[in-house]
Amino acid sequence: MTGRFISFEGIDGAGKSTQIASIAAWFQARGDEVALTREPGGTPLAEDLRALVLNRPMDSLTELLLMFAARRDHLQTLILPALAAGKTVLCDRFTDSSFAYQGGGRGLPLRMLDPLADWVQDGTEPELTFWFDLPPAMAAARRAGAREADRIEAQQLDFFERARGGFAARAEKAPQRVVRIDASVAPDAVWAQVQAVLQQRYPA
Ligand SMILES: Nc1ncnc2c1ncn2[C@@H]1O[C@H](COP(=O)(O)OP(=O)(O)O)[C@@H](O)[C@H]1O
Ligand SMILES: Cc1cn([C@H]2C[C@H](O)[C@@H](COP(=O)(O)OP(=O)(O)O)O2)c(=O)[nH]c1=O
Repeated sequence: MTGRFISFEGIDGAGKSTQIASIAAWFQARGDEVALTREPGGTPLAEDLRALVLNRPMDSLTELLLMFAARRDHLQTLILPALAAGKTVLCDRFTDSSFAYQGGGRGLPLRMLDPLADWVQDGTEPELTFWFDLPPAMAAARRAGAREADRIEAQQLDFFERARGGFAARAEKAPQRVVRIDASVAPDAVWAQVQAVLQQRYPA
């Protein structure tokens, strides 16, 4: 039996973490066994890589390679076994974040990103991706009230503008997979949009 693989994307402060809890509860109420995980991270090795990549200074290509190294371990150790066991895997960020942040934000070319995604994923792709989209200034205001910035979150608005453009490009390339959610509205109004997509994609 093969489970479902669903990812959640958007710039920092979009409200992903806030919504994912409700989404996990929605699937659990249907009787699904849910594996809730995140990138970079999700396994002991990938969480170690996360701590390095979010805190240690490094060049953009090293950052990209560590993101994909963490992803490879996450896929092999957690995501693929969970899917094989029939679980619903909910992943807070996946490869679209590399295209948005290392591609859009840092400016690395698709000729570097595309082959890495091919090798590392080896055909495994989320069946559905929620893209929580909002203006970067609004996301920055939310973050300011919520937490201390890590190395990537400390980037300026123009970085997040480019990252947002990266997500938009990914959505345009895969319109069946990526669903854009207007994340600029209140949490219950975001949830209403998410729930409508879930009900339509996964009817009772
Ligand atoms: N729709 C919303 N409107 C206003 N504030 C929100 C909304 N969703 C989340 N927040 C707040 O914004 C901050 C960042 O939200 P979070 O869910 O951690 O974002 P992310 O996981 O996308 O970085 C938190 O303080 C959260 O309470
Ligand atoms: C998965 C991934 C994340 N990132 C970045 C986006 C975020 O700034 C950071 C960690 O993501 P996230 O877990 O969403 O941060 P937080 O828990 O603080 O909301 O890593 C990349 O730059 N590339 C990637 O491939």
